Amino acid sequence: MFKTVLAKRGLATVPATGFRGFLNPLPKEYGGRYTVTLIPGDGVGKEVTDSVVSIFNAENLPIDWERVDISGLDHEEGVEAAVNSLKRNKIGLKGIWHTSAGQSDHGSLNVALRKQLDIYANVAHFKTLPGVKTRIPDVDLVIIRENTEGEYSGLEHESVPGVVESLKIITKEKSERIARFAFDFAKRFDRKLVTAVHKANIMKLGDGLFRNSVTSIGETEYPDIKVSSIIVDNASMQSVAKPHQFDVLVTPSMYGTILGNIGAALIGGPGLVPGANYGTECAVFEPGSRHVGLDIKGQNVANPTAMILSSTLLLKHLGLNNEAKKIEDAVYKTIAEGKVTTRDIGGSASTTEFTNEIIKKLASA
Ligand SMILES: NC(=O)C1=CN([C@@H]2O[C@H](COP(=O)(O)OP(=O)(O)OC[C@H]3O[C@@H](n4cnc5c(N)ncnc54)[C@H](O)[C@@H]3O)[C@@H](O)[C@H]2O)C=CC1
Ligand SMILES: O=C(O)CCC(=O)C(=O)O
Ligand SMILES: [Mg+2]
Repeated sequence: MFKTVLAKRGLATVPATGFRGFLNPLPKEYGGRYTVTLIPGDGVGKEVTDSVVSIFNAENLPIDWERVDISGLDHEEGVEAAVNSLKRNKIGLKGIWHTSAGQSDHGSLNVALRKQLDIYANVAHFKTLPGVKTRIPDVDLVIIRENTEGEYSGLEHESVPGVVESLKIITKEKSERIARFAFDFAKRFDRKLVTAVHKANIMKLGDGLFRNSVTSIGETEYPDIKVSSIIVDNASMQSVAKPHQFDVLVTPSMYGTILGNIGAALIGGPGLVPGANYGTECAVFEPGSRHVGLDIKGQNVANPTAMILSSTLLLKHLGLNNEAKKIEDAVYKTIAEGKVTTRDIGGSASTTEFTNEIIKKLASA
Protein backbone atom coordinates (compact mmCIF):
# COMPACT_ATOMS: atom_id res chain seq x y z
CA MET A 1 0.00 0.00 0.00
CA PHE A 2 2.90 2.33 0.80
CA LYS A 3 4.21 1.74 -2.72
CA THR A 4 0.78 2.58 -4.10
CA VAL A 5 0.76 5.86 -2.21
CA LEU A 6 4.18 6.76 -3.59
CA ALA A 7 3.23 5.70 -7.09
CA LYS A 8 0.04 7.79 -6.92
CA ARG A 9 2.22 10.76 -6.13
CA GLY A 10 4.63 10.10 -8.97
CA LEU A 11 7.47 8.66 -6.88
CA ALA A 12 8.72 5.13 -7.29
CA THR A 13 11.05 5.12 -4.31
CA VAL A 14 12.31 7.29 -1.50
CA PRO A 15 15.87 7.27 -0.18
CA ALA A 16 16.44 4.72 2.56
CA THR A 17 16.63 7.18 5.44
CA GLY A 18 15.58 10.42 3.81
CA PHE A 19 12.10 11.88 3.79
CA ARG A 20 11.05 13.46 0.54
CA GLY A 21 7.72 14.82 1.68
CA PHE A 22 6.31 12.21 -0.73
CA LEU A 23 5.22 14.85 -3.19
CA ASN A 24 8.38 16.67 -4.15
CA PRO A 25 10.32 16.13 -7.34
CA LEU A 26 14.08 16.03 -6.71
CA PRO A 27 15.72 19.45 -6.94
CA LYS A 28 17.93 19.75 -10.02
CA GLU A 29 21.53 18.68 -9.85
CA TYR A 30 24.17 20.16 -12.13
CA GLY A 31 27.58 18.51 -12.27
CA GLY A 32 26.87 16.77 -8.99
CA ARG A 33 26.03 20.03 -7.21
CA TYR A 34 22.80 21.56 -5.93
CA THR A 35 21.82 25.21 -5.67
CA VAL A 36 19.97 25.85 -2.43
CA THR A 37 18.19 29.07 -1.50
CA LEU A 38 19.59 30.47 1.77
CA ILE A 39 17.35 32.86 3.68
CA PRO A 40 19.00 33.94 6.96
CA GLY A 41 15.91 35.89 8.13
CA ASP A 42 16.00 38.16 11.19
CA GLY A 43 17.29 37.93 14.76
CA VAL A 44 19.75 35.07 15.21
CA GLY A 45 19.13 33.82 11.66
CA LYS A 46 22.41 35.08 10.24
CA GLU A 47 24.50 33.54 13.02
CA VAL A 48 22.82 30.13 12.90
CA THR A 49 22.85 29.90 9.10
CA ASP A 50 26.53 30.98 9.13
CA SER A 51 27.09 27.99 11.37
CA VAL A 52 25.55 25.65 8.75
CA VAL A 53 27.53 27.27 5.93
CA SER A 54 30.81 26.74 7.85
CA ILE A 55 29.96 23.10 8.54
CA PHE A 56 29.01 22.40 4.91
CA ASN A 57 32.22 24.12 3.73
CA ALA A 58 34.34 22.11 6.14
CA GLU A 59 32.71 18.92 4.85
CA ASN A 60 33.04 20.03 1.23
CA LEU A 61 29.38 19.29 0.52
CA PRO A 62 28.09 19.76 -3.05
CA ILE A 63 25.84 22.72 -2.19
CA ASP A 64 25.97 26.20 -3.72
CA TRP A 65 23.97 28.77 -1.78
CA GLU A 66 21.77 31.38 -3.42
CA ARG A 67 21.40 33.94 -0.69
CA VAL A 68 18.24 36.02 -0.29
CA ASP A 69 18.56 38.81 2.27
CA ILE A 70 15.12 40.12 3.11
CA SER A 71 14.05 41.44 6.51
CA GLY A 72 10.66 41.51 8.20
CA LEU A 73 11.93 44.58 10.09
CA ASP A 74 11.73 46.55 6.86
CA HIS A 75 8.30 48.18 6.71
CA GLU A 76 7.96 47.81 2.95
CA GLU A 77 9.46 44.38 2.37
CA GLY A 78 7.78 41.67 0.26
CA VAL A 79 8.76 38.05 -0.27
CA GLU A 80 8.97 37.98 -4.08
CA ALA A 81 12.76 37.50 -4.26
CA ALA A 82 12.57 34.53 -1.89
CA VAL A 83 9.58 33.00 -3.69
CA ASN A 84 11.30 33.31 -7.08
CA SER A 85 14.55 31.79 -5.85
CA LEU A 86 12.71 28.87 -4.22
CA LYS A 87 10.60 28.29 -7.32
CA ARG A 88 13.85 27.93 -9.26
CA ASN A 89 15.80 25.83 -6.78
CA LYS A 90 12.91 23.85 -5.20
CA ILE A 91 14.79 23.73 -1.92
CA GLY A 92 15.85 26.19 0.75
CA LEU A 93 17.23 26.70 4.24
CA LYS A 94 15.51 29.49 6.11
CA GLY A 95 15.72 31.48 9.35
CA ILE A 96 12.63 33.27 10.70
CA TRP A 97 11.45 36.70 9.63
CA HIS A 98 10.23 39.06 12.33
CA THR A 99 6.65 40.32 12.08
CA SER A 100 5.65 43.48 13.89
CA ALA A 101 2.37 43.33 15.81
CA GLY A 102 1.63 46.91 14.71
CA GLN A 103 -1.65 47.19 12.79
CA SER A 104 -0.31 49.35 9.98
CA ASP A 105 2.80 47.24 9.25
CA HIS A 106 3.02 44.55 6.59
CA GLY A 107 1.71 41.05 7.31
CA SER A 108 3.91 38.06 8.08
CA LEU A 109 6.49 37.31 5.40
CA ASN A 110 6.75 33.79 6.82
CA VAL A 111 3.08 33.17 6.19
CA ALA A 112 3.17 34.86 2.76
CA LEU A 113 6.03 32.59 1.67
CA ARG A 114 4.23 29.44 2.82
CA LYS A 115 1.04 30.44 1.04
CA GLN A 116 2.68 31.58 -2.20
CA LEU A 117 4.72 28.38 -2.49
CA ASP A 118 1.93 26.22 -1.07
CA ILE A 119 4.42 24.58 1.30
CA TYR A 120 1.48 23.26 3.21
CA ALA A 121 2.97 20.75 5.63
CA ASN A 122 5.12 21.94 8.49
CA VAL A 123 6.90 19.17 10.34
CA ALA A 124 8.64 19.81 13.65
CA HIS A 125 10.36 17.10 15.64
CA PHE A 126 10.57 17.39 19.42
CA LYS A 127 13.07 14.84 20.63
CA THR A 128 15.08 14.88 23.83
CA LEU A 129 18.80 15.17 23.16
CA PRO A 130 21.10 13.26 25.51
CA GLY A 131 23.05 15.82 27.54
CA VAL A 132 20.23 18.38 27.73
CA LYS A 133 18.60 18.49 31.17
CA THR A 134 14.79 18.48 30.97
CA ARG A 135 11.98 17.87 33.44
CA ILE A 136 10.59 14.91 31.51
CA PRO A 137 12.96 12.40 29.86
CA ASP A 138 12.72 10.73 26.45
CA VAL A 139 10.25 12.99 24.71
CA ASP A 140 9.83 12.09 21.04
CA LEU A 141 6.88 13.65 19.29
CA VAL A 142 6.21 15.13 15.91
CA ILE A 143 3.83 17.99 15.17
CA ILE A 144 2.52 18.21 11.62
CA ARG A 145 0.83 21.52 11.08
CA GLU A 146 -1.30 22.81 8.20
CA ASN A 147 0.60 25.87 7.00
CA THR A 148 -1.68 27.66 4.56
CA GLU A 149 -5.15 28.22 6.03
CA GLY A 150 -6.98 28.04 9.39
CA GLU A 151 -6.34 30.90 11.79
CA TYR A 152 -3.43 32.06 9.61
CA SER A 153 -5.65 32.76 6.61
CA GLY A 154 -4.95 36.46 7.16
CA LEU A 155 -8.49 37.49 6.28
CA GLU A 156 -9.56 40.25 8.64
CA HIS A 157 -11.70 43.33 8.30
CA GLU A 158 -13.42 45.92 10.43
CA SER A 159 -17.08 45.59 9.44
CA VAL A 160 -18.10 48.72 11.37
CA PRO A 161 -15.85 50.76 13.65
CA GLY A 162 -15.03 48.70 16.73
CA VAL A 163 -16.10 45.38 15.20
CA VAL A 164 -13.45 43.17 13.63
CA GLU A 165 -14.04 39.90 11.89
CA SER A 166 -11.07 37.50 11.62
CA LEU A 167 -11.87 34.62 9.34
CA LYS A 168 -10.57 31.16 10.05
CA ILE A 169 -10.86 29.09 6.89
CA ILE A 170 -10.90 25.30 7.06
CA THR A 171 -11.43 23.32 3.87
CA LYS A 172 -12.04 19.63 3.34
CA GLU A 173 -9.43 19.56 0.59
CA LYS A 174 -6.63 20.99 2.70
CA SER A 175 -7.66 19.06 5.82
CA GLU A 176 -7.54 15.80 3.88
CA ARG A 177 -4.24 16.78 2.27
CA ILE A 178 -2.52 17.41 5.61
CA ALA A 179 -4.12 14.27 7.04
CA ARG A 180 -2.68 12.11 4.24
CA PHE A 181 0.68 13.77 4.70
CA ALA A 182 0.61 12.97 8.43
CA PHE A 183 -0.32 9.32 7.87
CA ASP A 184 2.28 8.94 5.09
CA PHE A 185 4.84 10.40 7.46
CA ALA A 186 3.78 8.02 10.24
CA LYS A 187 3.99 5.08 7.87
CA ARG A 188 7.39 6.10 6.53
CA PHE A 189 8.91 6.47 10.01
CA ASP A 190 7.11 3.57 11.63
CA ARG A 191 5.06 5.69 13.99
CA LYS A 192 1.92 4.12 15.38
CA LEU A 193 -0.51 6.88 16.29
CA VAL A 194 -1.75 10.06 14.61
CA THR A 195 -3.78 12.43 16.80
CA ALA A 196 -5.86 15.28 15.37
CA VAL A 197 -5.86 18.40 17.57
CA HIS A 198 -9.03 20.52 17.37
CA LYS A 199 -11.58 22.64 19.19
CA ALA A 200 -14.63 21.08 17.59
CA ASN A 201 -16.74 21.49 20.71
CA ILE A 202 -16.77 25.24 20.04
CA MET A 203 -15.96 25.54 16.32
CA LYS A 204 -18.24 22.70 15.38
CA LEU A 205 -18.17 23.32 11.66
CA GLY A 206 -14.55 24.35 10.98
CA ASP A 207 -12.66 22.31 13.56
CA GLY A 208 -15.27 19.58 13.19
CA LEU A 209 -14.37 19.33 9.51
CA PHE A 210 -10.66 19.19 10.33
CA ARG A 211 -11.11 16.50 12.97
CA ASN A 212 -13.49 14.40 10.89
CA SER A 213 -11.24 14.63 7.83
CA VAL A 214 -8.25 13.31 9.79
CA THR A 215 -10.15 10.50 11.50
CA SER A 216 -11.95 9.35 8.36
CA ILE A 217 -8.79 9.40 6.18
CA GLY A 218 -7.03 7.42 8.94
CA GLU A 219 -9.76 4.84 9.30
CA THR A 220 -10.40 4.31 5.60
CA GLU A 221 -6.95 4.67 4.02
CA TYR A 222 -4.46 3.79 6.77
CA PRO A 223 -5.86 0.86 8.74
CA ASP A 224 -2.42 -0.01 10.18
CA ILE A 225 -2.02 3.31 11.99
CA LYS A 226 -4.08 4.23 15.02
CA VAL A 227 -5.97 7.51 14.84
CA SER A 228 -7.34 9.58 17.69
CA SER A 229 -8.38 13.16 18.36
CA ILE A 230 -8.05 15.54 21.27
CA ILE A 231 -9.28 19.02 22.15
CA VAL A 232 -6.46 21.57 21.97
CA ASP A 233 -6.82 22.69 25.59
CA ASN A 234 -6.47 19.16 26.87
CA ALA A 235 -3.65 18.52 24.36
CA SER A 236 -1.74 21.42 25.94
CA MET A 237 -2.13 20.00 29.43
CA GLN A 238 -1.39 16.44 28.38
CA SER A 239 1.70 17.39 26.41
CA VAL A 240 3.20 19.02 29.49
CA ALA A 241 2.06 16.30 31.93
CA LYS A 242 2.38 13.10 29.89
CA PRO A 243 3.95 13.81 26.48
CA HIS A 244 4.78 10.12 25.93
CA GLN A 245 1.15 9.34 25.11
CA PHE A 246 1.55 11.29 21.84
CA ASP A 247 3.35 10.20 18.70
CA VAL A 248 2.34 12.31 15.68
CA LEU A 249 0.03 15.29 16.26
CA VAL A 250 -1.71 16.85 13.26
CA THR A 251 -3.06 20.36 13.70
CA PRO A 252 -4.49 23.43 12.02
CA SER A 253 -2.09 26.39 11.92
CA MET A 254 -2.55 28.14 15.28
CA TYR A 255 -2.73 25.05 17.53
CA GLY A 256 0.43 23.76 15.85
CA THR A 257 2.51 26.80 16.72
CA ILE A 258 1.23 26.88 20.31
CA LEU A 259 1.85 23.19 20.90
CA GLY A 260 5.18 23.60 19.11
CA ASN A 261 6.24 26.17 21.66
CA ILE A 262 5.26 23.77 24.45
CA GLY A 263 7.26 21.09 22.66
CA ALA A 264 10.31 23.39 22.50
CA ALA A 265 10.12 23.98 26.24
CA LEU A 266 9.79 20.22 26.86
CA ILE A 267 13.05 19.35 25.12
CA GLY A 268 15.17 22.31 26.24
CA GLY A 269 14.36 25.33 24.10
CA PRO A 270 13.82 26.77 20.63
CA GLY A 271 17.46 26.36 19.69
CA LEU A 272 17.04 22.57 19.57
CA VAL A 273 14.00 21.88 17.37
CA PRO A 274 14.54 20.96 13.71
CA GLY A 275 11.79 21.53 11.18
CA ALA A 276 10.74 21.46 7.55
CA ASN A 277 7.96 22.66 5.28
CA TYR A 278 6.93 20.48 2.36
CA GLY A 279 4.76 21.33 -0.62
CA THR A 280 4.15 19.86 -4.02
CA GLU A 281 7.04 21.74 -5.62
CA CYS A 282 9.36 23.00 -2.89
CA ALA A 283 10.76 22.03 0.46
CA VAL A 284 11.95 24.70 2.88
CA PHE A 285 13.86 23.72 6.01
CA GLU A 286 13.71 25.98 9.05
CA PRO A 287 13.86 25.64 12.85
CA GLY A 288 10.73 23.87 14.04
CA SER A 289 9.46 26.21 16.76
CA ARG A 290 10.24 29.31 14.68
CA HIS A 291 11.65 31.87 17.07
CA VAL A 292 13.35 35.00 15.84
CA GLY A 293 15.62 35.78 18.81
CA LEU A 294 15.83 39.54 18.22
CA ASP A 295 16.88 40.00 21.85
CA ILE A 296 20.11 38.02 21.36
CA LYS A 297 20.83 39.03 17.76
CA GLY A 298 24.51 39.56 16.96
CA GLN A 299 25.71 38.39 20.39
CA ASN A 300 27.13 35.07 19.19
CA VAL A 301 25.21 33.20 21.91
CA ALA A 302 22.36 31.55 19.96
CA ASN A 303 22.17 27.80 19.83
CA PRO A 304 22.49 26.81 16.14
CA THR A 305 21.46 23.16 16.74
CA ALA A 306 17.90 23.64 15.42
CA MET A 307 19.25 25.12 12.19
CA ILE A 308 22.01 22.53 11.82
CA LEU A 309 19.57 19.64 12.34
CA SER A 310 17.16 21.30 9.88
CA SER A 311 20.05 21.39 7.39
CA THR A 312 20.55 17.64 7.86
CA LEU A 313 16.89 17.13 6.93
CA LEU A 314 17.67 19.17 3.81
CA LEU A 315 20.60 16.88 3.01
CA LYS A 316 18.34 13.84 3.42
CA HIS A 317 15.85 15.44 1.07
CA LEU A 318 18.64 15.52 -1.51
CA GLY A 319 19.45 11.89 -0.79
CA LEU A 320 22.74 12.81 0.93
CA ASN A 321 21.95 10.52 3.84
CA ASN A 322 25.47 9.59 4.94
CA GLU A 323 26.55 13.23 4.99
CA ALA A 324 23.46 14.10 7.04
CA LYS A 325 24.05 11.31 9.53
CA LYS A 326 27.69 12.27 10.01
CA ILE A 327 26.73 15.85 10.91
CA GLU A 328 23.89 14.72 13.20
CA ASP A 329 26.26 12.40 15.06
CA ALA A 330 28.79 15.21 15.56
CA VAL A 331 26.06 17.50 16.92
CA TYR A 332 24.66 14.81 19.27
CA LYS A 333 28.15 13.93 20.51
CA THR A 334 29.08 17.56 21.20
CA ILE A 335 25.87 18.12 23.17
CA ALA A 336 26.12 14.80 25.05
CA GLU A 337 29.71 15.55 26.14
CA GLY A 338 28.51 18.92 27.48
CA LYS A 339 31.94 20.57 27.35
CA VAL A 340 31.30 23.02 24.51
CA THR A 341 27.61 23.96 24.54
CA THR A 342 25.67 27.23 24.38
CA ARG A 343 24.18 28.97 27.40
CA ASP A 344 20.52 28.12 26.67
CA ILE A 345 21.34 24.52 27.61
CA GLY A 346 23.62 25.33 30.52
CA GLY A 347 26.95 25.83 28.76
CA SER A 348 29.03 28.92 28.16
CA ALA A 349 30.30 28.44 24.60
CA SER A 350 29.54 30.93 21.85
CA THR A 351 27.72 29.99 18.64
CA THR A 352 31.05 29.90 16.79
CA GLU A 353 32.84 27.86 19.49
CA PHE A 354 30.04 25.27 19.41
CA THR A 355 30.16 25.21 15.60
CA ASN A 356 33.95 24.80 15.60
CA GLU A 357 33.67 21.91 18.04
CA ILE A 358 31.29 20.16 15.63
CA ILE A 359 33.69 20.80 12.76
CA LYS A 360 36.53 19.37 14.86
CA LYS A 361 34.49 16.23 15.57
CA LEU A 362 33.63 15.88 11.86
CA ALA A 363 37.30 16.10 10.94
CA SER A 364 38.16 13.22 13.24
CA ALA A 365 35.07 11.09 12.46
N1 LIG B 1 7.68 37.75 16.59
C1 LIG B 1 7.79 37.35 15.34
O1 LIG B 1 8.15 38.06 14.45
C2 LIG B 1 7.55 35.92 15.00
C3 LIG B 1 7.06 35.11 15.95
N2 LIG B 1 6.83 33.82 15.67
C4 LIG B 1 6.26 32.99 16.68
O2 LIG B 1 5.84 33.70 17.84
C5 LIG B 1 6.28 33.02 19.01
C6 LIG B 1 7.19 33.91 19.89
O3 LIG B 1 8.02 34.68 19.12
P1 LIG B 1 8.93 35.77 19.77
O4 LIG B 1 8.24 36.42 20.91
O5 LIG B 1 9.43 36.61 18.67
O6 LIG B 1 10.07 34.86 20.42
P2 LIG B 1 11.60 35.11 20.45
O7 LIG B 1 12.17 35.06 19.11
O8 LIG B 1 11.86 36.36 21.24
O9 LIG B 1 12.16 33.85 21.24
C7 LIG B 1 11.80 33.55 22.59
C8 LIG B 1 13.08 33.33 23.42
O10 LIG B 1 13.84 32.26 22.86
C9 LIG B 1 15.20 32.67 22.69
N3 LIG B 1 15.77 32.03 21.50
C10 LIG B 1 15.26 32.04 20.24
N4 LIG B 1 16.06 31.36 19.42
C11 LIG B 1 17.11 30.92 20.14
C12 LIG B 1 18.28 30.18 19.84
N5 LIG B 1 18.52 29.72 18.61
N6 LIG B 1 19.15 29.91 20.82
C13 LIG B 1 18.92 30.34 22.07
N7 LIG B 1 17.83 31.05 22.42
C14 LIG B 1 16.93 31.34 21.48
C15 LIG B 1 15.13 34.18 22.54
O11 LIG B 1 16.35 34.75 22.91
C16 LIG B 1 13.98 34.55 23.45
O12 LIG B 1 14.45 34.74 24.77
C17 LIG B 1 6.88 31.75 18.50
O13 LIG B 1 5.84 30.82 18.41
C18 LIG B 1 7.28 31.99 17.13
O14 LIG B 1 7.11 30.83 16.35
C19 LIG B 1 7.13 33.29 14.44
C20 LIG B 1 7.64 34.05 13.46
C21 LIG B 1 7.86 35.45 13.64
O1 LIG C 1 5.23 34.65 10.88
C1 LIG C 1 4.96 35.15 11.96
O2 LIG C 1 5.22 36.33 12.21
C2 LIG C 1 4.34 34.35 13.05
C3 LIG C 1 4.04 32.99 12.58
C4 LIG C 1 4.19 31.96 13.61
O3 LIG C 1 3.98 32.11 14.77
C5 LIG C 1 4.56 30.67 13.14
O4 LIG C 1 4.21 30.34 12.04
O5 LIG C 1 5.19 29.93 13.90
MG1 LIG D 1 5.12 30.17 15.99
